[in-house]
Amino acid sequence: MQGASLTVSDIACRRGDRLLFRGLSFALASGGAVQLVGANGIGKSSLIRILAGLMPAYAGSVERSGAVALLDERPALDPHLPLGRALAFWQKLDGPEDNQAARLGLADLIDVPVRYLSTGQKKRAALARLIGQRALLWLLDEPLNGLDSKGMALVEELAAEHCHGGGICVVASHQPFGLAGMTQIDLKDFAA
Ligand SMILES: Nc1ncnc2c1ncn2[C@@H]1O[C@H](COP(=O)(O)OP(=O)(O)OP(=O)(O)O)[C@@H](O)[C@H]1O
Repeated sequence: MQGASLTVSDIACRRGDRLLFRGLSFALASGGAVQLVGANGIGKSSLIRILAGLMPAYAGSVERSGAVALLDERPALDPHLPLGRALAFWQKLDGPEDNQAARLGLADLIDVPVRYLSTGQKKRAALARLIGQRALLWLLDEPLNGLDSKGMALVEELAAEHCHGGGICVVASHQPFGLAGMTQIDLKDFAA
């Protein structure tokens, strides 16, 4: 993978009538990673949504090079379909690349309707979809939530592989996230 970049210039975020943060700038190149930290409600998920292009920044600009893949608490998998078919739906759009479902421990679950999956299993399924997207920019909102310790270690491993392959990771997490070279941004430093 070549050419991933994410440049955030002097952005502010407003939700409703509240300015959450302002004056935030950072830049990531291919292989770069940053962890967003800060108290509940400070604006981590809002920032992830701005970076994903799902909502505009109140001020400033975001420039991206490379496709974006977003992982949050809403897996875009049809709850009524068996997991295998729900993932296959996306593979038709994303391409036939290996989504690493077996590595994610999903091999025995392909006949189980998505709505019956446990919290951690749903997170693993969402990760399979994320990997299948082959996007350069990974935006991960609380990617460790709901996972057991092996699952958490696997997410860190996948993120390291992604960066090693030239991708970028932005991780919003309350939990420590082990990734070599990852910097941290505490949104309280930019609170409005
Ligand atoms: N659609 C909305 N309209 C108005 N306010 C909103 C909206 N969505 C979120 N907010 C508010 O924006 C603030 C930031 O929310 P956000 O989810 O970005 O925080 P967070 O740092 O990710 O929190 P947490 O650590 O709890 O996940 C909160 O006060 C929230 O109530």
